This record gives sequence, C-alpha cells and structure tokens, in this order.
Amino acid sequence: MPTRKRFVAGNWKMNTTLAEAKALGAAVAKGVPSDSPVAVAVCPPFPWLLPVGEAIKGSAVALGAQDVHSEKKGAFTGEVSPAMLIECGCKYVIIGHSERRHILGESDSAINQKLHTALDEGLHVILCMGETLAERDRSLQERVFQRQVYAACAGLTDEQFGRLIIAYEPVWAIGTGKVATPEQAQEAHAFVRGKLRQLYGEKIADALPIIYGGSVTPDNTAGLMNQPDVDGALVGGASLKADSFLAIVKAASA
Ligand SMILES: O=C(CO)COP(=O)(O)O
Repeated sequence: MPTRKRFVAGNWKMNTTLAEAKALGAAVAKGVPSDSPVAVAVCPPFPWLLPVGEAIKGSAVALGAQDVHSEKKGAFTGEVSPAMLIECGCKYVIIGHSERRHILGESDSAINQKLHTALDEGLHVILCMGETLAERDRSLQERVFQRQVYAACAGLTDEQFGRLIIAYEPVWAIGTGKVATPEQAQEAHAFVRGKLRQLYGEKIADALPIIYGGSVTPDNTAGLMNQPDVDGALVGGASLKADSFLAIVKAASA
C-alpha cells in the first residue's frame, strides 16, 4: 500500500485584513501540533505573505501563495515571480485555480507554463483542476481531467513530480455549499491516478497526493478522507476561521 502523507491547505482567496491575517496565521500555527501526521499550509493574499510567514514561523504550518507568473522575471507589471515567493518564505503555490481559469480567463497553456516555471524554480505546486456543472451534466468530466492534468504533467522529471500535488476542485462545489459526495470525489481521484499510472508509471502515480476542494467543512472531511484516493483538502471558506480549519486538519489526521 502506498503511504502518502495527507495534506490540508487553506486558500484564503481575496479575504482578510492584515490584522485578521496575522491573527488567523498565529491561531492556525498554535493549533497544529509539531508532530502533525497531516502536512498543513496556509495561502494568504500576496501582500500578507511576509507578515503571515512571521506569524507561523517555527510552527508546523507552511506558507503558500495563490498564484505566480510563468516567467522568471521581467517587464510584467503587477505580476509576482516564483523566486519572489520563495524569498517571502513560500513552500507552495496554487496554480490553475478555477477562479483564475473562469473569471480571469487563464488558459491551460498559461497554467502549464506557470507549473513548469514554478517547479523549475523549486516551489511545490498545488495544481487545481475540475469540471463545471455543465461539463458534468454532459458526462465530460474525464475529458476535462485529461485536458487539464495530463498536458500539465508532460515533461516533468521524477523529482518535480515529487513536488506536485493535484487538487480536484469541481467548479460546482466551490463556495456553493454543495460538496461532492465521497464517492464522486473518489471516482474522480481514482480516474486521475489511473491515468497518471498509465502515463508515468506506478511509482509516480502512487506517490502523488490528490486532494479535494469544494465546500469542505469539519463535518464532511472524515467522509472524504476515508476514500482511498483522497489525500487531503484544499479549503476555501472554512479556512478563514481558525476553529473550523483546525477541525478539518484534526478530522484529516484521524
Ligand atoms: O476554491 C476552494 C479552495 O481553493 C474551495 O472553496 P470553498 O471551500 O469555499 O468551497
């Protein structure tokens, strides 16, 4: 049986004041035990990376960013490079979140470029993917996974695969309170893992964490985590309160 460490990350999106972010970071850091069986990260907005990094310093909680640019540096007004994130203390970066794909129009190829640059520069990447409701209604989800995941993974080295986490986030479940059932999540995760196995071999497929995101709460975490291919959670709304985020981490630790 493969042993994948579970991973729970909080995506704070465009929320929190500076004071709230520092307090939330500190409370999460305090609540996660140093010997936590679950790896934990928080992903605050860019301007709060340094102060939140300070608030979680020395704890078991790692820092992540919500996006990154695909080039290493240059004339890209308003953008942030992988090296800047690393200097801010980030271990992780989220790439390809559905809000960026659908609201900001990020294409698969732009996401793939970001993924490769971020991995080349040394970050761990949380690559988001998932189908819309219209796509699920037409049973197109597996085609969507294929497009979003496999193109992104082409050309990665074994070492880079070791720094990749896939987050399955069905668009219809994000911020809607409509969580995927454990069976729906398992089916999607198993499909993705099966394809990774076909394309890149057993070792890579078995080691790669696939986490679920979309209306995760303390109440539905255990059911999702009981599925063999669900390795953790990417949490939006419920990560904005330390109590609920820590309850999710605890449920994922069981
Ligand atoms: O988009 C998400 C995490 O990246 C999920 O958001 P919610 O947990 O608020 O549904």
